[in-house]
Amino acid sequence: MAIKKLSEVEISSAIAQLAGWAVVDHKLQKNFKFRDFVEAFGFISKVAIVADKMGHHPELFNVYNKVKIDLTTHDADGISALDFELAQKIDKLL
Ligand SMILES: C[C@H](O)[C@H](O)[C@H]1CNC2=NC(N)=NC(=O)C2=N1
Repeated sequence: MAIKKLSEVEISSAIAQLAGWAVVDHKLQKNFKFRDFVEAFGFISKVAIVADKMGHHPELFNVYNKVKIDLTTHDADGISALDFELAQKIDKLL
């Protein structure tokens, strides 16, 4: 597979360009909080559309008004540039 896993140095410099994202258990993670379940699920739906268009899929976790997103690239066995591209697109949905 062509997509490559980023090095720790590459991840540190890319993460510095983002707000609220951190590496947790080798995945790019961010926690979001909304007014209620409907707002949270609306956000999840938008994320799903953007992700599927990219052909790159997040791990989505929802409890009522909270959403946790983990990004990793299975094909690269780690965090790749695709995860940062998706993170930026997700932040633009807010
Ligand atoms: C064949 C298909 O395009 C690939 O398996 C894609 C689909 N979505 C994916 N999503 C994520 N997060 N990582 C992948 O490696 C990945 N691979």
